[in-house]
Amino acid sequence: MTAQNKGFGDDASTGTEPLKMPADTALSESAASPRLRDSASRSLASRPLIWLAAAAFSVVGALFGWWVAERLDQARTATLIDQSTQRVLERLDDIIGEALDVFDSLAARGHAHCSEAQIQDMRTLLFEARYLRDIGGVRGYSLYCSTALGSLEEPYHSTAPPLRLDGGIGLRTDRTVLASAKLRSMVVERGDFNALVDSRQVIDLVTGLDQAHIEVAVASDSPRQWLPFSLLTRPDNGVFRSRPESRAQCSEQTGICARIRLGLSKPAATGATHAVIAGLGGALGGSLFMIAVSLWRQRNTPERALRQALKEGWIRPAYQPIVTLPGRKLAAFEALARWKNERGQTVPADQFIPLAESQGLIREVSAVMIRSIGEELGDWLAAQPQLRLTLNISPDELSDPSLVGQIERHLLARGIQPGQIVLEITERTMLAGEASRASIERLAAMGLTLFADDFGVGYCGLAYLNELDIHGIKICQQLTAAVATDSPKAVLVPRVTEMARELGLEVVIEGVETQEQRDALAALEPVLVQGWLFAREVDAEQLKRLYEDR
Ligand SMILES: Nc1nc2c(ncn2[C@@H]2O[C@@H]3COP(=O)(O)O[C@H]4[C@@H](O)[C@H](n5cnc6c(=O)[nH]c(N)nc65)O[C@@H]4COP(=O)(O)O[C@H]3[C@H]2O)c(=O)[nH]1
Repeated sequence: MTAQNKGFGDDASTGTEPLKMPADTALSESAASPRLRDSASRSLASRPLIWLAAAAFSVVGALFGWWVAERLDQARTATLIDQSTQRVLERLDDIIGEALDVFDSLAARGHAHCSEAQIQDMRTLLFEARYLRDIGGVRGYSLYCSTALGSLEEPYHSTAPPLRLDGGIGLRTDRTVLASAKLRSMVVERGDFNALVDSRQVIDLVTGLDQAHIEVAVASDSPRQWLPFSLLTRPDNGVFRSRPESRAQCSEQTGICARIRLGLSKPAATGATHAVIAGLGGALGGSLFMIAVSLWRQRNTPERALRQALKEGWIRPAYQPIVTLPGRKLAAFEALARWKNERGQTVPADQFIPLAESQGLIREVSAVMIRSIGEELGDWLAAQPQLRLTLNISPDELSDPSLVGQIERHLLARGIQPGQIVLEITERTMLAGEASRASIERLAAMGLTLFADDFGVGYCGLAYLNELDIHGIKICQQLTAAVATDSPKAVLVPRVTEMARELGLEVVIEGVETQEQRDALAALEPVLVQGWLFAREVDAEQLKRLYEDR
């Protein structure tokens, strides 16, 4: 048998090595043990990263906002173009219709072309007209008379009209006329007559659109030749922003088509609207991200992680041997809660037990511990009546009636003797008043063994403990750490041990880590010790093997 599998084989006097657990099976805290918060929210990004991500989301939100603003603007513009084009087309129909009616009336009256009588008829009809500004008499492409100019001495010669509709109707757009150099006019011609219309009658129908340019064409032409309806608003560089070809509308009545195109530059208001919506999008993106982070963080609070660990069975008992000196024989073992997270890392008890206590989850931890211990060691321990099992009891649990029920159901019912079960209660709990005193008495009356845990950290004297139904003390690691040092506290462990014995209290010395400490404790033998010098915590199967190989 090797020094190792001799288990707790003797001490320095025999030169045996301390018990060492294989690295892959030892359950002790390792250097890689994660902090509890790491375990709870392991991938929680650092703050600068979060801010960076929030900024990225803001940028994405702003771009999205800009895109939405652009879409909204395009949709609004398309609607305005459609409505304006419709109005323009209806007005052109009305104008052409009115001009043709006037031409028909003049022809029907039968006066000589450009005679005084005809010019008078023209003036009367003009007065009654809604859209027409001037009516003239033409022959070919030459003007001979008009309501504004009267009878011309010399005819005014022109060229063929650029738009030819069915029925011999000619259309000219953006004409400067003899009657006024300022006015841009549209001219409707047929047969011996023409009529002038102020372009504003049509242009003014386009509302809500900046830099709108109306163009007209003949529906039956292929390809259509689009003529600007008014040069007044044409963009300087002739470049257009909108592609309205598909938005052209044509009249069945006159066979004329109209479309509206927009200049390249957008009004400043559009840019401002875009900036506001993009800003809102950015703020929304950033806020949504931060809300998501905060929700995610809430989901990953240590408390939530602990609840999940309890539910998933990630909290399990580990067992640290308590051995005799001399001899290093297994006399007892302390059950210590261990939380092995999804990544197989072990979260030590001193990190999550205080959390469980503060969150009211400690009873659930104990329930899990006692049930698991019963399942994996209950029958075995019942067959080893000389071995003791030590359980940690938190202040809240002392008066908890379910604790007794669980001990009975999972441990005593399997045949473990009550005296084999040691409940470690902290000094602080013992001092908590009458209620704890009564609970201690009740547990002692059941035959359970009660120890004051971490004796020496604090508060009460041995004499006080002796008044309670306490069977022993576990001397805390802080006192043990002073053993075999120059510290004045070095004498405390021997003194406390002797005094406890005088009062009939058992003693376990916890936290023995060095050979020097072990040597110094030789004077107190026989004594029970616990510490990494002898063994770290192991799982149930390893514990059984250690006991059987002793
Ligand atoms: N430095 C050093 N440490 C040593 C040495 N030998 C043992 N230890 C550690 O000392 C602690 C002994 O448990 P404790 O004093 O009852 O202190 C326990 C106990 O108060 C509490 N605890 C552990 N398990 C449970 C449990 O199931 N229920 C309750 N209520 N409390 C528990 O958490 C405390 C810390 O437990 P652990 O982190 O497991 O830490 C354990 C153990 O790993 C050593 O030589 N050197």
